[in-house]
Amino acid sequence: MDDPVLLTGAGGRVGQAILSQLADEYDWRLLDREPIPETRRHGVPESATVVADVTDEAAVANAMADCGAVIHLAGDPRPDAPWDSVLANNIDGTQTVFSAAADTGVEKVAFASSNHAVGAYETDDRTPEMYRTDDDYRLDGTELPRPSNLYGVSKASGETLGRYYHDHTDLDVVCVRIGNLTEGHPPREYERGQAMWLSHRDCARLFDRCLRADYDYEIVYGISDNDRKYYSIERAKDVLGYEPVDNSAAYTFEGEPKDAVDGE
Ligand SMILES: NC(=O)C1=CN([C@@H]2O[C@H](COP(=O)(O)OP(=O)(O)OC[C@H]3O[C@@H](n4cnc5c(N)ncnc54)[C@H](O)[C@@H]3O)[C@@H](O)[C@H]2O)C=CC1
Ligand SMILES: O=C1O[C@H](COP(=O)(O)O)[C@@H](O)[C@H](O)[C@H]1O
Repeated sequence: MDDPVLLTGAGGRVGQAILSQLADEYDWRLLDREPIPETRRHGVPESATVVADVTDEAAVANAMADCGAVIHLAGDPRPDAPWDSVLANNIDGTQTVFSAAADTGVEKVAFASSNHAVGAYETDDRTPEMYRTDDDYRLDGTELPRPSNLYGVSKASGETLGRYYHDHTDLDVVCVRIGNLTEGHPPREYERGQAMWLSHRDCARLFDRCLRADYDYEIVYGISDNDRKYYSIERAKDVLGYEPVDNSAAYTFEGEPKDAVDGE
């Protein structure tokens, strides 16, 4: 991707995982409703940042001018977020981003969806076994949404907005159902979180592929190559060329690297 890339929600956790490793790889434009301090811009100049809400149509369209791609992360990430917040920040904001991308000639949008778009597959009769290594239950991205909460509904809505804009405009769209991003180690003492762990470096590797690969409309899971898993990453590997390097099995249940524990 030679053209500039707009990263919305750049100041947040996922944005930082991406920027901290890919700052030098692209001509970034950063958008966030909060000013992004220099320490979180990773060398991207302040002149390439926009402080704006993603529901602001004019500001979003301006920020996207000349961009070839968008990574859309901005939104309310709380699984227990109330409806008024997800309606404005996640659904309205995502529609604004897709619409502006289609209008301004952006080629592709990578949309940050979530495990919570499909959280209700985790039924009482499947859990906790499905979180474990020896269970072969897999979601692969072809299943219908089954949201765990209203936040998950907003993410399923974003995926459908992406489908709509892909089918009716020239936009290519990949929806990444992100698992649980943590830095340095998988979520501690949390089976479900360890099954859907996305390390910082795999997060950057995956979104890098979202910018470089050719696709039409895709839904993929965004997790590391964990031994424990109930999300297939085959589609992300096949279509995007995703090559994860981390695995929560390399850590103890408490989150310590096993090689460090073994070496004691
Ligand atoms: N962190 C995780 O493990 C996961 C994150 N996601 C999704 O990834 C995206 C980013 O999540 P995080 O980085 O964890 O959240 P975060 O809260 O750390 O970052 C979100 C960023 O978006 C900005 N923002 C929020 N609403 C905005 C609006 N209306 N206009 C402009 N900027 C706005 C915030 O100021 C913040 O900098 C979210 O869409 C979230 O739903 C999905 C699954 C897992
Ligand atoms: O979508 C998201 O999912 C992760 C994992 O969910 P959790 O219910 O296991 O915490 C969450 O940490 C993140 O904030 C959210 O945006």
